[in-house]
Amino acid sequence: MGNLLLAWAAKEDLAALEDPDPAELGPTLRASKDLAMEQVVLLTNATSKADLERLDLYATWLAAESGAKVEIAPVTLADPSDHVGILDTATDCVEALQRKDPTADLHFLLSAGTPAMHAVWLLLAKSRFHARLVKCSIESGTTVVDLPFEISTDFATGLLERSDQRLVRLTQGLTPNQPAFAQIIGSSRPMNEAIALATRLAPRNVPVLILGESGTGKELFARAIHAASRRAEGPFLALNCGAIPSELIDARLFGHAKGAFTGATSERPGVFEEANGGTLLLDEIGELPLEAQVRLLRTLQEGEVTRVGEHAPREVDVRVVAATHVDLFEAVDNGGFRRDLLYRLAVGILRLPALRERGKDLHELIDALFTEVQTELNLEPDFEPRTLAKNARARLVGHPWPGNVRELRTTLVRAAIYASGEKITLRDVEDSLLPLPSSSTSGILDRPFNDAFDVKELQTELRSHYVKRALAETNGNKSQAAKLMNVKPQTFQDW
Ligand SMILES: Nc1ncnc2c1ncn2[C@@H]1O[C@H](COP(=O)(O)OP(=O)(O)OP(=O)(O)O)[C@@H](O)[C@H]1O
Repeated sequence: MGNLLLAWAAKEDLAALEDPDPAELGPTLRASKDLAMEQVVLLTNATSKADLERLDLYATWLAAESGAKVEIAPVTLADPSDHVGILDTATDCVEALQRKDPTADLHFLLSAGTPAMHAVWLLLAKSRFHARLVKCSIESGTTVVDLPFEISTDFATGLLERSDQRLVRLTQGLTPNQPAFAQIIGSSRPMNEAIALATRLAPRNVPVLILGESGTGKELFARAIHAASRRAEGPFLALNCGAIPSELIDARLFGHAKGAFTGATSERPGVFEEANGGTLLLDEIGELPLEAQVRLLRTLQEGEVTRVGEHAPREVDVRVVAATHVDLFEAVDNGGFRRDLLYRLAVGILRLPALRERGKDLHELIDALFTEVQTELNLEPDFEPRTLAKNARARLVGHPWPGNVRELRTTLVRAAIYASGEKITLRDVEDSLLPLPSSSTSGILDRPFNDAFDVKELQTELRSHYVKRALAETNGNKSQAAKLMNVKPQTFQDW
């Protein structure tokens, strides 16, 4: 509930309490007032009675001046410059607070404590927790620090590469360009990152959560991860959790005994048993009912399943890859998905980019899928292979593809079938394109004039769409992207 500030108790804070100048607030009180904190947690490694008494006095003053609820969190920290010790204590403290109040808006104060403490706040806010970083000084007041990067996507690949010697050993013997990933088309920066991360995750026997819009290749990646793992010889099974009636979910996952329910005329193993020794893709995991989530968690923890209608558990050895197009982290906040299950599944997290974020990949995909589709259709009687007219290709390149690669592929199949001449024409392509959903960016010209209409927001949406496209097209090079958009580099940077 509400804004929560975590701060290391600083000398400057205690000094402010004793300063006769009423304008001298110290960083914690200043930030608490400016950002209307409802709760402040002061971390301290003070041990002496005198220090703790002073801190108590400070906490009472802070609460009175800011209106926030103030709590002192004593921690054991042998050395305030030891990053590892600080990381462990700060993580424990934030986790404990989150357990008490999962909806709190976390803020970490950068202006109090040692440089090692600042570094740890930064690391935590950019990786493990969703938190804002706050800085304050007498000169510039309180500011929320905006750092436009994500450790998981921008650095994780590099970090894994450097630090994981064990992984290097495991991947030895596997060629650097994993054949398992060869059929995944795309060399844009986001795609290269996804493939690099998947290649590194594949040999580890850990669950992987694949996030991405429909048709972005989640199943394709799951199969490649399986093929590049030590389980490649074992089975690969995919189960769409959203396509099974809720009363049959348990039986499908864990199997059932004969007569366990109406219609169970014989005993049957579930997908966990069928995938034993291999990999199980649980697609649309967000659709799994809460009760089934509890049983899935138990299976993952204990490595055994109990068939419906039986009592004795059976051991299973299955690597689970889960996939979803919904924001599971938001689903957790809304109570639709269990947090403990999410943490269990999301050991490796793979985010697949939407096609519109993949820049030049679209050209590669059109060429490769066009050839693939023609080869497949060529097996049918009376099919004549065709070429793609230039303006038809340009039309495909200009489309926003809300259904991603799957939609592109099926559009190419339709166009190849509709075409009657030697070439697939612009008209054939237009006839093959599905109508765009009204919420997509291209519907930007047709928004109704209602309470939600906000022309400024539309401008921002449009701009951000082109900024993303320009960055994807230039592999993240901002000055080239600025040139593409015909704006000054500084303007582009500001956007
Ligand atoms: N990068 C890619 N290279 C080649 N083909 C791709 C790529 N991405 C997706 N495809 C193809 O697009 C189609 C859809 O892919 P896939 O089924 O893996 O998507 P998905 O994300 O699992 O979709 P959904 O969420 O709807 O289940 C498949 O035919 C797949 O082979």
